[in-house]
Parts: sequence; structure tokens; C-alpha cells
Amino acid sequence: MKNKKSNAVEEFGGTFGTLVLTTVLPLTTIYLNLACGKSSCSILTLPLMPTMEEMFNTTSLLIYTGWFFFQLIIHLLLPFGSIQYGLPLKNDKRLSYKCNGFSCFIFSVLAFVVAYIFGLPTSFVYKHYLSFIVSSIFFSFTLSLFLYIKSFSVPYDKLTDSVNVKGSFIYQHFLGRELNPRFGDFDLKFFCELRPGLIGWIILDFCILIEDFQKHNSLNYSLALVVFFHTFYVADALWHEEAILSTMDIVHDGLGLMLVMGNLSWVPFLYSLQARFLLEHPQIQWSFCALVAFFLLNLVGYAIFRLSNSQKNEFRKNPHNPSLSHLKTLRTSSGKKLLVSSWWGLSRHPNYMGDLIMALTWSLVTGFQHIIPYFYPIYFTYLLVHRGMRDDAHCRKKYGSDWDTYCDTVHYKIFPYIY
Ligand SMILES: NC(=O)C1=CN([C@@H]2O[C@H](COP(=O)(O)OP(=O)(O)OC[C@H]3O[C@@H](n4cnc5c(N)ncnc54)[C@H](OP(=O)(O)O)[C@@H]3O)[C@@H](O)[C@H]2O)C=CC1
Ligand SMILES: CC(C)=CCC[C@@H](C)[C@H]1CC=C2C3=C(CC[C@@]21C)[C@@]1(C)CC[C@H](O)C(C)(C)[C@@H]1CC3
Repeated sequence: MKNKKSNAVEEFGGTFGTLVLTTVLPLTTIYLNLACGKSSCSILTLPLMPTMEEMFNTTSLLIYTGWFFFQLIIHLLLPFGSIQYGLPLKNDKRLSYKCNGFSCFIFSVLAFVVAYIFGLPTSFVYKHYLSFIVSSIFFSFTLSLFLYIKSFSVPYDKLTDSVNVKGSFIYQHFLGRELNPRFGDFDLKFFCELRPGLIGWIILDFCILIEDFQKHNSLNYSLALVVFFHTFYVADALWHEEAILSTMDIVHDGLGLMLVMGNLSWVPFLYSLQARFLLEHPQIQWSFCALVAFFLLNLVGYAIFRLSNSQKNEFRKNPHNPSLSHLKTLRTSSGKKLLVSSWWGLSRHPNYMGDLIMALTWSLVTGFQHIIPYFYPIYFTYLLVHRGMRDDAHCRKKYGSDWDTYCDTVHYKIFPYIY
């Protein structure tokens, strides 16, 4: 069993591609945050080289690590939420997941507000932003190396399909070997995907908003709107937490550097870039009408994102749900059906379309003078196109020629009549 070779094709450009990503992802997080300064905000103007003190700070590392364990403790202790089951594994078993993300989010926000009222020095975060980023990168490498070593102590059938025994250290460390690293009932991938990074992003946004308010003694409406959009997006993700159990990350991908660093460093420090930009560039002010227009555009994106995701999740949970009986479906030889009307008749990933509209709206609020606050929608378009291709490959394997029939029926990938 141990020597059984996988015939899976290497993803992300194999060893070379994953080596590049292992190096480039953390450097991008640092570079873009350094470049997004007050004096200039250009990718091409090299930012000043930071000092060692700016990069490494023991207090920042302790706070960052403390935040991770704070989230871990409240996840384990808060009683609210429900137990949900993931999709069947290779051995047909289903793992259970404690879904108390929304209560952990509310608890974290309340804890932050109380701590602030009692004098939490939020400026520390803003002043030491770089050392927090470096701490998150250091923490991610440590955790992913630990997970790589741990994966050698688990049975073969707990490893991912794509990695198995194939691939170099660089490749396996990046993509992760173990599918669902667990300590008893505690699932580390599920936890990392939705808790420390996602909630941490909102706490960073709050620190930025407070910093701005303290500087100018007034509320910056553009910044407040961006922080509201981010907060709403995260609250929604945690409210619908169990929906993540059918995503590619949980079903296919291992917990390696990609997901660890993606969740614990990339998400909080790059997804908050629009807020940081508005703090550094307070001159970006919009009329009330423009703010309402942004709000409505975000609402359109959100409606497409949420309604399409919920429709598919409901259908996967219970294909006989009477409220879905009007939808057209395509029967596949695997026994599963695919939706081909309503949201899922528009394109093969209508949920990506909604997500991309929201991403673009958040950047539009930052104006049109600089490219850095547009990093999120640009990278996100690439991520989702690539993700769509990976999903297409998985589905073709799963559904065979039925998938081709499906692609002929639902022609567009993300945006109807465009792509
Ligand atoms: N903000 C961020 O950084 C990111 C956000 N996201 C968001 O996460 C969400 C989930 O994304 P993701 O997991 O990639 O993809 P999807 O939610 O599109 O899930 C793909 C799976 O859904 C099932 N499926 C596909 N088409 C149909 C159909 N017509 N009818 C029924 N089932 C179908 C298939 O699985 P099966 O048939 O086996 O059930 C397929 O493998 C998206 O909204 C995306 O925008 C994703 C990445 C990053
Ligand atoms: C190459 C590279 C930068 C890899 C890292 C990718 C990760 C940052 C993303 C992979 C899938 C993600 C999802 C979310 C956040 C970003 C990552 C981790 C998500 C939790 C955001 C909130 C959404 O509502 C979601 C729950 C649908 C989503 C799930 C996927």
C-alpha cells in the first residue's frame, strides 16, 4: 500500500511552480504593504528598505500567536453552533465539524470593543504592521512544516489524491499531504480556513478605522464603507460556515503552505489593503450618491454570490427539496444530478461572478489613481479562473462524458456572454 504510486498530474507547475509560489507569496504580502505608503502608492517605485526592528518584533509575534490560540480556545469552548457532517471520504465515513464560527466572530468583535474601551493600544498594530506580517509568515512556515512532518505518521488513505507519495518536498509541503489533519475532533483545516485569518482581517480593518478616526477626529465615509463591506462578507461566510464543507479546499486540497499561509497571512494582510490605502489617502472622498451606488453594486454582487451558493448547497444537501423542484437538472451516470437552470444555467460558476463583483466594488471605493488597492480583484480573477480550471478537471474525472454534455448545455464559465 505504501509504495502505491499516484498517477495524478502535478498542479501549480510542479516543483518549480510551487517553489516560485513559496517565495513569491510572502514577498508579495510584504512588498504591497510597504508600497502602499503615504508618500507614494506605486508598484514601480521601490519602497524604502525596512529596518530589522521594523521587520522583527517579539511582541508582534506573541500577539499574533496569542490571537491564533485565542481563536482556538473560543472555538473549543463556545457552546453555540451546530455539528455538521462533511462529504463522504474515500472510506465512505463522514467527518463531523463544530460550526460555531458566527458566535466566535461576535465574541471576538465584542472582546475587541471591550478591550478598546479599557485602553487597548490599537495604534500598536498600525505602527508595527510589517512585523505582524513577518510574524504571520514565520508562523505559517512553522505550522506547515509541522504538518508536513506529521503527515508521515498517518495512514496512506488519509493523504490527498493529488499528492499521495508523488512529488518533491517543495511540492508536497506547498500543497499539503494530509487531507484533514485532526487532533481528536478538532479539524485544523476547517479552523484555519475560517477563523484566525478571516476574523483577524476584520480586527485589522477596525484598527485601521480607529487609527483614521484618531488622526482626523471625524469619520472617513469611504473607509467606513469598505470596512462595512469586509465585515459583512466575513460575517456572512461565518453565518453560512457549513457551506465550506463542499468546497475544493475541504474536499480535495491538503493543508499545506498554500492554505496555511493563504488563510493566516495572505487573507488578513492583503484583503485589508483597500482599508490601509484609504487610511493613507484620506483625500479619497465620495458624494452620498456615489456611496449609495457602491452600496447597491455590492448588494448585486452579494445577491448573486449568496443566492447561487445557497441554491447549490441546498440542492446538494437535499436534491428532493420541494422548493427546488422547478429547477432543470442533468442526470449523470454517477447518480448525482447537475443543476442547469436558474443561477446555474447562467454560467458554470455564477457564485464566482458575484464574488468578483463585490471584489471590484471594494476597490472602486478607493478611486482610480492607484493600482495597488486593485490588487484584490486582479489576483482574485486569476485565482478564480485557475480554480475553475482545477474544478473542471476534477468534475471531468468524476462525471466523464456527462461533464462534456453539461459544458455544452451551460456554455459560459463565469460571466454570461463574456467568459
Ligand atoms: N474570497 C476568496 O478569497 C475566495 C472565495 N471563494 C468563493 O468560494 C465559493 C466556493 O467556491 P468553489 O468551492 O471553488 O466552487 P463551487 O462552489 O463552484 O463548487 C464547485 C463544485 O460544485 C459542484 N457543482 C458544480 N456545478 C454544479 C451544478 N451545476 N449543479 C450542482 N453542483 C455543481 C461540483 O461538485 P459536486 O458535483 O461533486 O457536488 C463542483 O466541484 C465561491 O463563491 C467562491 O467565489 C473561493 C476562493 C477564494
Ligand atoms: C495561490 C494562493 C494565493 C493561494 C491561497 C488561496 C486562499 C487565500 C483562498 C483559497 C480559498 C479561499 C476561500 C476563502 C478565503 C481565501 C481562500 C483561503 C473564503 C473563506 C472567503 C470567504 C468566503 O465566503 C468563502 C467561505 C466562500 C471562502 C472559501 C474559500
